[in-house]
Amino acid sequence: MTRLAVTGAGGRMGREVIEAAGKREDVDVVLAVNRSEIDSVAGVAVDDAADFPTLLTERDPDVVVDFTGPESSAEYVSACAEAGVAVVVGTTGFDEDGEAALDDASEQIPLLKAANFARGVAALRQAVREAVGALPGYDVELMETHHNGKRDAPSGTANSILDDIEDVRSDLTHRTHGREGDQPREEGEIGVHARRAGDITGEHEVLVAGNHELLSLTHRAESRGVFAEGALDAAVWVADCDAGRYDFFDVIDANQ
Ligand SMILES: NC(=O)C1=CN([C@@H]2O[C@H](COP(=O)(O)OP(=O)(O)OC[C@H]3O[C@@H](n4cnc5c(N)ncnc54)[C@H](OP(=O)(O)O)[C@@H]3O)[C@@H](O)[C@H]2O)C=CC1
Ligand SMILES: O=C(O)C1=N[C@H](C(=O)O)C[C@H](O)C1
Repeated sequence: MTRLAVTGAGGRMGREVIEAAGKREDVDVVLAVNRSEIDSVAGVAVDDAADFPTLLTERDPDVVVDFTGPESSAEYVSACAEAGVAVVVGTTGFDEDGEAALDDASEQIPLLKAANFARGVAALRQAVREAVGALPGYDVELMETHHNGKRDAPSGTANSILDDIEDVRSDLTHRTHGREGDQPREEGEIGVHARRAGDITGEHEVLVAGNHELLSLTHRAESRGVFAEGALDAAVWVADCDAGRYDFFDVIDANQ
């Protein structure tokens, strides 16, 4: 049984993780914290986030699951490093300094970060690599669509896919975020489009077009449950790892 702590317990993902954990036999939520005061989520008592470092020592979880914001996530990760507790980071929107802080922490604890815990997105990323590699010279555009409460744009998943595309296609050198006015497509650009509306869970589409044809690869998350289950699989897996930095592909590889 993996003993879990959940940060951002009152957030969209924090709630989903606690609810999903309650239905599994392999995890037990021993600590949940939130910045704003809330009593409980799915029967799990929620403590004040300000007490997190002390509660980490008292409740002794094996692993922390964090879906919050980049600043708070960096603080939670630093407390985990101090206490020697593994962490799964699902939070997106880190800047370079934030990423460097995660790298530093991973020298002391196992740290697994992924912008998307859906297995379908892992498959999409592999398919995109193959498609853009097989179609040299074709134009590539990415579009992502999320709920109206999402803060960061483009999404963390979109940025990972863009990194994959640039890795395979060295001729694609810059990202153009939206277009307006007299702005024809340039050599070497990847168009990037972010839409925010309603309560859409998350969609990512990559278009590859040229030579009188168009290939479209799309992933659509139908519920946040898919992210929660993937994050819990990651938590169970990383709890037994040595200090270091891991991603969701490591979990998928280990389960194959
Ligand atoms: N990797 C993946 O598969 C997925 C990643 N995400 C990412 O997870 C993150 C959270 O998303 P979501 O759950 O929708 O967001 P919400 O806004 O619904 O929840 C955010 C949570 O973080 C807490 N929080 C925010 N800022 C702070 C802070 N400075 N200090 C302490 N707590 C803070 C909030 O507490 P309070 O309510 O008190 O402000 C809240 O509990 C985002 O970065 C999102 O992109 C989302 C889905 C899937
Ligand atoms: O904020 C969200 O909701 C999501 N965020 C992640 C991201 O930024 O890629 C993953 C998913 O698309 C949902």
